[in-house]
Amino acid sequence: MTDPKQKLTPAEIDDAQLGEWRREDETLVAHFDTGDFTTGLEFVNLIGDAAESLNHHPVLTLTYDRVKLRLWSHDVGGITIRDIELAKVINERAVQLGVDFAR
Ligand SMILES: C[C@H](O)[C@H](O)[C@H]1CNC2=NC(N)=NC(=O)C2=N1
Repeated sequence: MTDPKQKLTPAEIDDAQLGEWRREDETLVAHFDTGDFTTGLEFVNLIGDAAESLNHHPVLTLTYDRVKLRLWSHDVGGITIRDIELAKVINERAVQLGVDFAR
């Protein structure tokens, strides 16, 4: 079991196969094209539910056609398995809504 307080290496993060999430400094960033504000709001609410159940929260920006997300483990100042797990759930919710990564 991976230590939830252990920062992951770039290779470990890349091996997680998160799609178009990218490392930016010590955070994970992804932009999703929601197409419209209502879908974005629905997506944000699904993400919020996941964050609350995992007790691990993203920084997110909701605009009329995009949801932009930044994940990191605040307590260790970097990317841990907790961020990978949340990113995977976010990807699942995106599929559920038919939302894709922004090009
Ligand atoms: C007290 C509470 O469990 C902590 O503050 C949680 C809340 N959500 C969190 N979210 C993130 N991204 N990192 C944290 O370290 C974190 N800690």
